[in-house]
Amino acid sequence: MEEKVVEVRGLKKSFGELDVLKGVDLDLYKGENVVVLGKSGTGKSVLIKIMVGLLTQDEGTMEVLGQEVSNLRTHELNELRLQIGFSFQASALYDSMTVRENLEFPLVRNVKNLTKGEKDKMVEEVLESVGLLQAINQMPSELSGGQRKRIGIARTLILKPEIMLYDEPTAGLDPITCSDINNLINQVREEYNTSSIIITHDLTCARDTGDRVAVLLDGAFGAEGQFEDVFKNAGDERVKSFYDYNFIR
Ligand SMILES: Nc1ncnc2c1ncn2[C@@H]1O[C@H](COP(=O)(O)OP(=O)(O)OP(=O)(O)O)[C@@H](O)[C@H]1O
Repeated sequence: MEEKVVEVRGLKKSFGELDVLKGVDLDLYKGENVVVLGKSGTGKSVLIKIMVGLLTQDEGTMEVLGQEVSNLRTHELNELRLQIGFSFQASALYDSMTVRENLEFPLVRNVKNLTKGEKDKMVEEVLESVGLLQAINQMPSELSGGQRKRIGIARTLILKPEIMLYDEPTAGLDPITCSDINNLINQVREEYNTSSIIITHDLTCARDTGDRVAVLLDGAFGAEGQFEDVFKNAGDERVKSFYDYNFIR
């Protein structure tokens, strides 16, 4: 039996009159990449925020690593968040710090009693994983958008999370760099045995990284499965148009 790391059932969330999530079900298994697609404003970020306890659902359950997130006390939530690496859309590096200092930052905040040697080793290892060891002493402003994205992913990975959440990992990048990032997402899964949720509008990214894709339509997942099955045999016009209006590389 495969181990489930996330189980979402009947999740509902409204803001006043606006019903955003109307009964979302989702499973994520150990070592799996699931891509969440959906038009702007369909509630992808709201779903992720409930997953990390930044918002609370109105109804339904959100179990992450066997725990109902909405029941957790603050210190339990903080523990859980250490298991979840959140790679933001803007890679959110500190511009005034070198790459090394950016990567040390989560270690200093979250791991006690590390020696300088241990810190150096962890920073170097993770930079090696994302192929940017040579950038260790550079400032973020000296790096390309794709390189900054890699460093952002490295900074998330340094705490060795169980689950990775990628928010639009390829947004604003050229097609070749997108392809590099897609490869990196797959490589991270192999190397770190992470389970990932990848939020994207980029269908090439969805095809190349997703074991499964799930399309959020009108507050619930309207189509779910392997990329080819979801899009090539789409019965739902909304899913079909999502494909037709995207340029697939
Ligand atoms: N804290 C909040 N208070 C009120 N409304 C909110 C809040 N958070 C999100 N919403 C609303 O919920 C809806 C879904 O927002 P969300 O950010 O999840 O969309 P999204 O699918 O992630 O969009 P995008 O692809 O553009 O990032 C939007 O209409 C948004 O205005």
